[in-house]
Amino acid sequence: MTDTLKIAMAQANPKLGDIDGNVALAREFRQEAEAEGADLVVFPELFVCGYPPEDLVLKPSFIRKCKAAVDELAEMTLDGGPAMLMSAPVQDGGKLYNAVMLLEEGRISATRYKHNLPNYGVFDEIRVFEPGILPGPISFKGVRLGVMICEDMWFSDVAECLSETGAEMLVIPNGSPFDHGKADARLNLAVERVTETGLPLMYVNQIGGQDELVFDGGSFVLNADRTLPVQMACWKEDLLVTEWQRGADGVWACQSSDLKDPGGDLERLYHAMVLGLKDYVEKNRFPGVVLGLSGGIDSALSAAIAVDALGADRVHCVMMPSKYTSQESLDDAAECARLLGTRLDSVSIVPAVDAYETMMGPLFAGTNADITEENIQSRVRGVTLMAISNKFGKMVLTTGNKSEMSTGYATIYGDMCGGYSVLKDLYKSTCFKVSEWRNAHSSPLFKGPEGPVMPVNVIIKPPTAELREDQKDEDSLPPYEVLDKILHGLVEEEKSVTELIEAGFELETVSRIQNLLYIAEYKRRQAPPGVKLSTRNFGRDRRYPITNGYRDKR
Ligand SMILES: Nc1ncnc2c1ncn2[C@@H]1O[C@H](COP(=O)(O)OP(=O)(O)OC[C@H]2O[C@@H]([n+]3cccc(C(=O)O)c3)[C@H](O)[C@@H]2O)[C@@H](O)[C@H]1O
Ligand SMILES: Nc1ncnc2c1ncn2[C@@H]1O[C@H](COP(=O)(O)OP(=O)(O)OP(=O)(O)O)[C@@H](O)[C@H]1O
Ligand SMILES: NC(=O)CC[C@H](N)C(=O)O
Repeated sequence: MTDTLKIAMAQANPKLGDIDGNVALAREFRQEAEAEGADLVVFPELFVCGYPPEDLVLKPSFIRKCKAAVDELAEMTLDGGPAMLMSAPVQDGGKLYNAVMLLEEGRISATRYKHNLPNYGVFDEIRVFEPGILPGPISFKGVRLGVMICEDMWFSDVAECLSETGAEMLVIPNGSPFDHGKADARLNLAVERVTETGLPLMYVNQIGGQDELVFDGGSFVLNADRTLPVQMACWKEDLLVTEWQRGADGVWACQSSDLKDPGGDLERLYHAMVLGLKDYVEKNRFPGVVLGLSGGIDSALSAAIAVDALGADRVHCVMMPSKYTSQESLDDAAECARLLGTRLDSVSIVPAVDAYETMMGPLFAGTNADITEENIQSRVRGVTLMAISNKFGKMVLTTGNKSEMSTGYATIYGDMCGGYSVLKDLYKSTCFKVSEWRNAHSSPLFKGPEGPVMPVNVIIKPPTAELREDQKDEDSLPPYEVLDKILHGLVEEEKSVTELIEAGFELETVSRIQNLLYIAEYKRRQAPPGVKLSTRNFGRDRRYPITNGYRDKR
């Protein structure tokens, strides 16, 4: 039995499904941990295959490949270097489990299964995994480690069982995706488990983007006295070797001291979008992104995020003026591209719009110009961007925000066209705040310039789609401060129309917004994915029917 341990926290970024790549990454982390004298390296949840693997785990060959990878990693530990707490899907008795294994001395010396399977919001684990029985501790160098997996920390039962069966510390591999309130929620739950059990706790989370999810890392350690000796940085891969000592009272304490600032709310939102986009582009092997830069705030903010994620040389901006495009928009787009250092091309859509007018003339004879002609402009821009994408390989970045996605204020197959939509879960009023934050701040993790990246005029001028003369967003929608509060009530809080009226909003406005929200469901189902930032993203968090006769009345 030992009274000291060195445990490495591997806050790593696996690529989902790239089992060989993840094994190689584990090897690198372990080598670094070995150089620092670690006894044990703790990896995040399902590290071997990446999290969440979704229905990939239903493929028997995938599970066999995971098993072979775990065997390979176990064999690695024959070299006398650090042991590993490694997570992978495991088939046992015809059932599939979300498992964590201790790999030491060339073998799998212990296996434990996740007991609480999350099955809400973005999580679907009951669909693919069986819940494990309540676990007992794993003995490592004579120390009884209370190992539990992610959601197991969100309830008392597993920690209680581990403590009653002699665990000396709680060690938790996680695949916990970001939302704006998640860091506080995790820490509060960890404090609860420490308070209930009197045991110290190590929380190891992954980082990186996976489709709509982004994992922020932010791994930490809590001592039994509820102090926080270790808080790892968010948004970047890191390995931290922590030193542990058993006290005279038998209680283990982390001796290391390393506290990184997790950042404020706007900072976190911005980082989440940068990392979500970066990993989507890089893990899907795009050389970069192309987007329409209109001189408006949404495309300017999307471009800034793209530059911070990928670097200016991988971001291609295109201004596509029509006869309604103002000189102000042309100037703002040019200044934005200059501040960001990106390429900006100009492709006029006038010839294509005129061609449509000629083509459709006979069929539309006798009708008035309306939304049809407005949408043609948006669709011509979509075709233009897709052509550039096809020719040069860069992915089209879509620029719609959550207010627009909620109300259908975007043209399907027009400005909704593209591969990834970075503002999709950010209400317009927050877009303004995040833009101001980025103009005043930077980070060593950003690849863009340090100073302001968007012209101030882009942030302060009234939003317009410029699809007809003198158009303003507020002609069609309530002011964004009002709209976004109503939407937050309807989407995030599932409030009734009556509750919103009691909160001071007008019946007519709330009913109209509710209707827009419901009838835009078909657009959202066909929209590109985008990074989840809220507790209720339009993706897996909120699954509403398209055909929906329900309308909440006062
Ligand atoms: N339930 C359903 N299932 C399947 N398809 C359905 C459908 N309901 C309508 N549709 C189809 O959708 C069409 C209507 O949708 P769509 O063609 O998009 O047209 P629509 O939603 O009528 O108009 C687009 C709106 O977005 C605004 N916009 C456009 C571009 C940029 C911006 C901006 O500021 O960012 C705003 C524009 O001012 C306008 O208010 C229908 O003609 C029909 O074909
Ligand atoms: N003139 C244009 N040149 C290039 N892209 C354009 C142009 N007009 C629209 N787009 C593309 O279509 C998207 C939606 O258009 P829209 O003008 O409504 O949004 P925005 O200008 O980004 O922001 P805002 O909603 O504040 O005006 C833009 O973000 C942009 O990608
Ligand atoms: N992987 C998991 O079990 C994640 C669920 C957990 N509630 C979280 O978001 O942190």
